[in-house]
Amino acid sequence: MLAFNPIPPAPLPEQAAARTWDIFCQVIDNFGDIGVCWRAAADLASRGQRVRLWMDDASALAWMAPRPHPAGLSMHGWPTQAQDIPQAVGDVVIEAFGCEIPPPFLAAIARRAPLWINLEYLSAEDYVERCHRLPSPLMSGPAAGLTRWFFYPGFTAATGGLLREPDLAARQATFASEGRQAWRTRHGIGTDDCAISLFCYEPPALPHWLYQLHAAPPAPQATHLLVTPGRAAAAVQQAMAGVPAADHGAVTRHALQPCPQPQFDEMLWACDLNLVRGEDSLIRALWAGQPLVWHIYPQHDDAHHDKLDAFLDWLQAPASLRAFHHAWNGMTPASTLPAITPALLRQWQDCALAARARLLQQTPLIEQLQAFVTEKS
Ligand SMILES: Cc1cn([C@H]2C[C@H](O)[C@@H](COP(=O)(O)OP(=O)(O)O[C@H]3O[C@@H](C)[C@H](O)[C@@H](O)[C@H]3O)O2)c(=O)[nH]c1=O
Repeated sequence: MLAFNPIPPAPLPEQAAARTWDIFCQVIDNFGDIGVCWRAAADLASRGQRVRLWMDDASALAWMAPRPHPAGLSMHGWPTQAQDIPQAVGDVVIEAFGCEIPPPFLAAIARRAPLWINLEYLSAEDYVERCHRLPSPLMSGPAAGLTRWFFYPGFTAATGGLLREPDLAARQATFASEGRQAWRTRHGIGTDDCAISLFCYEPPALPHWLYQLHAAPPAPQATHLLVTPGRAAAAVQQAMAGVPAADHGAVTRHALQPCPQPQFDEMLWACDLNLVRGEDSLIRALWAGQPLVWHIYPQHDDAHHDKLDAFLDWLQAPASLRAFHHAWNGMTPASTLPAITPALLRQWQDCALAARARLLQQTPLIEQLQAFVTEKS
């Protein structure tokens, strides 16, 4: 199938001053809030920082967080009571995705006046460059008089960049040379087979796509669909009703178990096409350098349509990849989905590799955060 191109190893960044970081995470739904916060916290800890992760729902970390947890990272419940507040608030406070820090902690923040950062959602839209690093003075409430800074992850040099751990390139290179083939063999996937991972919500075009995939599988050899647990698995189960029983054997379906983030990453590195969703798995699919399709988190006012198009523009997606995204995300009829073929996947991989090469020019998010803290402290 397609050649796997690992990211070249990057030099480790210089160790920055050790600070204490309080990161706040409220889980709205799904796994992205906690997934991004955990990766950020673990990345900081691996760079010698002390991190306290405050969460209103840590349940997903039972399967998502690798063991042992990194030294320097501690996990805490949502601090709503005075006795929950640590003696000293950290040097840096990060509220993820505009979450609301409970009043007793706000009062402690007001006394300590740490550097206070609101880490925002990822988008390729223009406003990100405009709003990145803007101050927002607080006019009322327990922390009135303090300033909160907006920090936007993003795809261009004028944004905060993306999460990319210092050891990611080395892990990927090792997996490419020693682990990928074994991973596929373990899952019954041959070298020339086509392996497609599926992590999605309920894509409107899923029934049509499954019908199409089973009617005309892309590989000269076998095709495998690796379905993640939860919403993707439920959606597939329902949509398979539309696939004629005689075609069911054309694609081998694998029901994956929930796994820790590093193993999730390896799954993306092992596949020939990754259908991902949300925020964190999109970034991981970009680092994987394999063809990818994004099921964007749907918003009621369809604001995600512009967000998707901004991403496709940045990606310099070829027409077939744009058409697939638009149908996959319900912006055009399912019947406009291009059929997946080996030639199409080669084209999409060229696009993915070029995008990854551009991203590798960026300074990673955590390094940018550390530089920002040094600058403002
Ligand atoms: C299936 C699976 C996922 N994961 C992890 C990878 C990611 O860190 C996380 C999934 O997060 P995402 O890819 O962002 O998709 P998501 O849909 O779960 O999260 C979304 O939540 C919404 C509330 C936000 O508004 C969205 O922007 C997005 O973050 O789960 C594993 O570690 N192992 C697994 O087996």
